[in-house]
Amino acid sequence: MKLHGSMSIVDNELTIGKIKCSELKKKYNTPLYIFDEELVRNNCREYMKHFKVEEKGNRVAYAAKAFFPVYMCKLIDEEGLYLDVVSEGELYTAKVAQFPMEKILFHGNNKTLEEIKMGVELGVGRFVVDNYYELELLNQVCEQKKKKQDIYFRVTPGIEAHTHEYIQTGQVDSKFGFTLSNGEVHKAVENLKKYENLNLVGIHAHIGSQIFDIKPYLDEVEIMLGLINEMKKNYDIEIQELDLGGGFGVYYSEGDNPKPIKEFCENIVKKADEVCRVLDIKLPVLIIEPGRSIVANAGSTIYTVGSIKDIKDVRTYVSVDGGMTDNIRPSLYEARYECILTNKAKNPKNQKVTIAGKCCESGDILLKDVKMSEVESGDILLVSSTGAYGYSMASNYNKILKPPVVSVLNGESKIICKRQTYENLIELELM
Ligand SMILES: Cc1ncc(COP(=O)(O)O)c(C=O)c1O
Ligand SMILES: N[C@@H](CCCC[NH3+])C(=O)O
Repeated sequence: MKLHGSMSIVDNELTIGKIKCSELKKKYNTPLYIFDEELVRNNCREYMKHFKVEEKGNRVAYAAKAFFPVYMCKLIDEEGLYLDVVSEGELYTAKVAQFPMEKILFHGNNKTLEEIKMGVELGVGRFVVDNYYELELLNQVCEQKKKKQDIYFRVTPGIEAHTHEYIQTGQVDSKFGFTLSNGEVHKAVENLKKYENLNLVGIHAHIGSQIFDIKPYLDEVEIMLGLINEMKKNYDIEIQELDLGGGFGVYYSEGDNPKPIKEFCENIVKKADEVCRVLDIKLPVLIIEPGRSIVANAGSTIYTVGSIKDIKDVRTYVSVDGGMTDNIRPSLYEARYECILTNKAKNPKNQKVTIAGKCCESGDILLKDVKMSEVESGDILLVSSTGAYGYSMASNYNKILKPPVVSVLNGESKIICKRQTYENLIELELM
C-alpha cells in the first residue's frame, strides 16, 4: 500500500500523525475514520500557492460535498479558501462554523425555494445559477428582499472527460447547467435584462471528477474564455470571474497516476494567460473547486477483522466491522482502494483475499482480490484514501452506526465527529 501524508511504519506497525493505529483502535474503537490534518492543510496551501491566489487574486473554493464537518469548514476558513456548497445543509454547516458568507458559491441543479431564500438571507457571495427555473425563483426572492444578487451561469461545455460515467458532468447529455452547443447559454444571457435583481459576474463549468489528464481542463479554459469573448462582443457584458470547477484526480490504487497539484494549477493559469492574450480580452479572476484532491489521501478507515471464510480454490472472504455504509464507492462506482494490516505492516503479502463488509448485501465488498499478509480475526485492517466521499456519503443501512472521525496531528488525536448512537438513529421515529 502506498503511504500518504504523515503515514509511516514503525516496528512493523502503521502510524498516522505519529500515532500507532493500535492506539487509535484502543482509544476510539473501530470502525474509525482517521483524518490526517497535516496533509489536508498542506494540500490547501499547495492549491493556494500554485493557483496564484495572492499573486493574481485567483480563488480556490473547497467543494464541501467531499467531506464537510464543522471542523473541516473552520479549517478551510483558516487556510483562506472559498467554499462551494450545494444544499441548505452545507450552507447551515458553514453558518454554524461562521464561515464568511461572501466567500460562498452556491451550486445545485434544483435549489428549492427554501434554499434560495436561505442563501439570499445569509448573503452568500455567488449563486451558480443552473437553469431558467432557478433564474425566476432567485429573481423573485431577491425582489421581495430588495437585494441585488451576484450570479454565475453554470455552463455545460460539451467536454467528455475520461472518468466513470456517473461522475462525468461536462458532456452535453447532463442534468447540470445551460448547454453551450445548442445556444441555451446565449439565450439565457439575452434574457438577462428581465432579471433586474441579478448581476451576472461570472461563468462556471465543472467537467467531472477523478480526472487525471490536464488536457480537458485546458480545453475547458479555451471554450469558456471564448464564451467570455463572445459575451463582450455580442452583448457588451463584461464577465469578470471564470470558475472552472473541480475534479482533479487522486491516487487510490496501483495504476492511478494523478498529476501533482502544482502541475494542474500552473498549467491552467498559464493557459488562461495565453488564451486571453490571443483573444485580446482582460484576464478574469480564475476560480477552481477541488474537493477530493484536498481530502481523499488524508483520510483512512480502520476496521477490525472478524470472520474469515476460505472457499478452497474459489476465494477467501475477510469480513470487517464496517463496509458499504461507511464507504459506498466500491459498490457504487467499482472504485478500487488499497489496504494493509496495520499490525503486520511489513509482513510479506503472500495471499489473495477479498475484503467484505458486514451489510446484508452480496455487493458489500470493499476490496476484491487484493494481496495481503497472513490474516487473523482481530487484526486491524486499514483502507487508505477514504477521506473524500466516504464520511459524506455514509449511510445507516441495516441501522449500522456511522463511525466517528478522529483528527491526528503530531502525536495528538481528537474526535472531530462523534460516533453515532442508537438513540441518534431512532430519535426521529414515532415510538
Ligand atoms: C460543481 C462541482 N464543483 C466541484 C466538485 C468537486 O469535485 P472533486 O471532489 O472531484 O474535486 C464537484 C463534484 O464533482 C462539482 O460538482
Ligand atoms: N461522490 C463522487 C463524486 C461526486 C462528484 C460530485 N459532482 C465520488 O465519490 O467519486
